[in-house]
Amino acid sequence: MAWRELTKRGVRTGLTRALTSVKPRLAGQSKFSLGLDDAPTSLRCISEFPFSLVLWGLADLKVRAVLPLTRCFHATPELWAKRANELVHEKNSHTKAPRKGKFVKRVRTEPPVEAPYVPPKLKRTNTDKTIDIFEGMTIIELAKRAGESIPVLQEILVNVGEKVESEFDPLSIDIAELVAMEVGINVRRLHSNEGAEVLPRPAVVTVMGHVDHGKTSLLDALRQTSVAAKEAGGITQHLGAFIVGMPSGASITFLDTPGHAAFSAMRARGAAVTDIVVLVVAADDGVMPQTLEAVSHAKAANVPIVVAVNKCDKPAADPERVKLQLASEGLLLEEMGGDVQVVEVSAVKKTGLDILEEALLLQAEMMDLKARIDGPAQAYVVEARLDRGRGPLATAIVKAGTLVCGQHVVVGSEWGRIRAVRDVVGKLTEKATPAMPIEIEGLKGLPMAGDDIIVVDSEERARMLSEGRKKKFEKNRLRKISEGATDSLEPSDELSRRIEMPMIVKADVQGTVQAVTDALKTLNSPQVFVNVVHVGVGPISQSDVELAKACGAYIVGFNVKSPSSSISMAATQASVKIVQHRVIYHLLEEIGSLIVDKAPGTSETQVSGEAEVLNIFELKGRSKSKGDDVKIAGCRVIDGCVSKSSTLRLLRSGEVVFEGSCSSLKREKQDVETVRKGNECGLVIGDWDDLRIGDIIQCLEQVVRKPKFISSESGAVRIEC
Ligand SMILES: Nc1nc2c(ncn2[C@@H]2O[C@H](COP(=O)(O)OP(=O)(O)OP(=O)(O)O)[C@@H](O)[C@H]2O)c(=O)[nH]1
Repeated sequence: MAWRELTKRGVRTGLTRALTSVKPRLAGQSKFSLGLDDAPTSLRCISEFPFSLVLWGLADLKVRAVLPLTRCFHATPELWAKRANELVHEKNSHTKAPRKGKFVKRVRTEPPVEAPYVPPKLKRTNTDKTIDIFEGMTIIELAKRAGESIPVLQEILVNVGEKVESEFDPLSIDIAELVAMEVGINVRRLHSNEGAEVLPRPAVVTVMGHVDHGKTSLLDALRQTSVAAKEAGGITQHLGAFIVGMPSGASITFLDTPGHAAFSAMRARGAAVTDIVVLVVAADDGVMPQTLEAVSHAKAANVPIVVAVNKCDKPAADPERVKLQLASEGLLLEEMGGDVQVVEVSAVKKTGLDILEEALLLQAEMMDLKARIDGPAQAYVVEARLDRGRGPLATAIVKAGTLVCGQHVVVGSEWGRIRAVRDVVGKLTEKATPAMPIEIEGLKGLPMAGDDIIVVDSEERARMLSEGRKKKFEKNRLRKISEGATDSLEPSDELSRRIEMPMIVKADVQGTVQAVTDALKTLNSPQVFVNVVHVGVGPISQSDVELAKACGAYIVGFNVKSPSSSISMAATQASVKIVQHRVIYHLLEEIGSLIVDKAPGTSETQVSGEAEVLNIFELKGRSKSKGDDVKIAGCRVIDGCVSKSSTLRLLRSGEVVFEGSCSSLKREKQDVETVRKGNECGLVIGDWDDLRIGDIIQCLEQVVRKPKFISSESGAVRIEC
C-alpha cells in the first residue's frame, strides 16, 4: 500500500497523532525518538508492506508502545501483519503494558499517562482545497499556498519529528505533503511521475577506469572526435558530457569522467547522476587499483556496470585474464552466469564499438528508463565554470521534466534566471528534456558540481531560497570551524609542532578547484599541514597575490592562464610563490617537494656502532677529575663504528644500565676518534666504572629523517614521514 493512498483513508492523520502523542513520553529515550524522527522517511520505504493495520493500532492505542520505525526495512509483510494483530489484540484486551515483542518496546512501566493529541490551532475547513507541492519547497512557500501561518506549520513539523532549522530550509516533498495533510489540504505533487506523461529517456552513462586504460580514447572513438589529443598532459581534466547517437536512432548521454585518483570526488558525483557505468579495463594491463575503486563507486551508487575490455588490438592483450580478474573481484559476468555484460573493444582500431553500444542499449532497456517530460525540471550540475563574457556557466543533466529558458532556478545555494540554454554542440535551444546535457547561463554565482537545480515560480522565491541556503551553509561552516577550534584546544604534541603551509587554489572550473583542494589535502602529514585558505575559479588575480602576501600563502594555479606580467611582478616583489600546472600529478609532485623541503624532519636516535667488553683494565689514580682509579673497557667493535664524540649506552644482559659520554678512546695506546668493526680498542666511559666482561657498549647518533614524497603507480600520492 502506498503512503499516498493512506491519506485517503485517514491513516496518516492517525499516525501523525500517534507519533505526536507519544513524543512527550519519549523525552530522553534516544532510541525511540530516533525511530520517531525517522518516521516520515521510513514510511516512504515500507510502502509495499501491509502496515496500515500497525499504524491504526498505534493510533488507537494512544500510544503506550512505539514501533522503532527504522527497523521496518527488515520486517517481512508476515511479521508486520502478526505484529499488527498483536497490537490490536493488546488494545482490545486493555492490557496496560504491551508485551515486549520484536518490534515493540514498552516506553514506561508505570501506568501510562494519557497524552492526548493536541492539534495546533488549525483551520480544518480546507478539505476541498488542493495545492501544488514539490521537492525542495520552503515552509514559507507551503504556508503561503496552504493559507496557514508559518508558526502553525512549524509546530506540525516539530510534532512529526522533522528537524527544520530555518524557514528557508527545503522540505522533502513527503514532509510537505504530511504538513499539508495535517491542515486538511489536498496536494498535487509536481515532481511526482504520477499523472504526468512518462516517456522512455536515454541512459546517462559514465566511463570509469584506471589511468591510461583508454577512457578518453574510447569516448572519442564513440563520438568520432578527438578530445584526448587536445587535453593537456594526455589526461582528462574535468567532467564533460555529450550525446552519442546510435545508428538505430537511439542515443546515449555520456559523462566523460576522468580516471585519476585526484578526481575521485568528482567521479563519485558523476556516479550519482548516472544510470550505467562503463568500466574500461586495458586488456594488457588488467585490473588495477582504480578499476576496483570504480567498481566500488558503481556498487555504492547501485549503478549497473558494463565492462569494456579495451586495447584488445595490442599483442599483449589477454581479455580472458581480465575477465577472470574481474570475476575474482566479485563481478558476476554474463558469460559466467551473472548479469554484467563484457565487451571486447579497441578504441584505437575502433573495433567492438557497435557491440558496446548494443550492450549499453540492452542494459538501458532492461532498466526501463523513463522520465516525466512535462512539468518543472529536476536537474543536476555536472560542472561549472566562469566565463569572462557570459558569467557563471553550469553544465547540467536534466533528470526529469523540462528545463525552459527564462525559468527562475535555485542551484545549490546560487540562483538565477536561465538566460540561455545551449546543447552539447553549443547551439542555443529553448528547452532541455531528460538525459539531455546542457549548459545554462544566467546564474548569479558559481554553483558546485553535484548541486541540484530546482525550478521556482519567481525571482523572489529563487532569491529567498538561495539566501536561506547560503545562511545555512555559512552556519554549518562556522560550526565546523568552531568544532575544529575545540578539537585543536588540546592538540597532540606532534600536531602542535606542525608547520602550516597556507595555499590559495585557483583553477579553471569548480569541479577542478575541489579536486585539486582534495588532492592537496592528501599531502598533509604529521609535520606539515596544507591549509587551503582560499579557492576560486578563474585566473590568478592581483587580489590573490595580496591575500597570499597577507597570510604567507602559496598560490596554486591549475589549468588557468599564466598570470599577467604585472601580477607575476607583484608576486615576486611580495615573495609570493606561484605554482602552476596543467597536469594534476605534476602539480602534486611540485607541492610535495615543497612540503618535503619545509618539513623539519623527525629526529631519531640510531645505533651507529656496537662494541663488546672483552677485558677490564684498571689504572690506579688516573682519573683527571677525582684522582681515583680509572677502569678501561677493552673492547672489540662488533658492528658499525665506535666514535669518541658519540653518546654511549651500556647494555648488560640486554638491559640499559647507563648512558653517558666517552672520555677516552684509544687504539694501541693512540688516542683515536673512531674505531671500525672488527678492531679492538680501549674505551673509558665518563662517570661510570661499573664494567663487566660481556657488557655491550653502543654508540648512539641523532639523525634527522626528512619526509619523503611517495607517488604510487595508480597516481595516488602521499608524504611518508
Ligand atoms: N593500442 C591501443 N592503445 C590505446 C587504446 N585505447 C587507448 N590507447 C592508448 O592508451 C593511452 C591512454 O589513453 P587515454 O584515452 O588517454 O586513457 P584515459 O584512460 O582516458 O587516461 P586518463 O584520462 O589519464 O585517465 C593513449 O596513448 C592511447 O592512445 C586501444 O584500444 N589500443
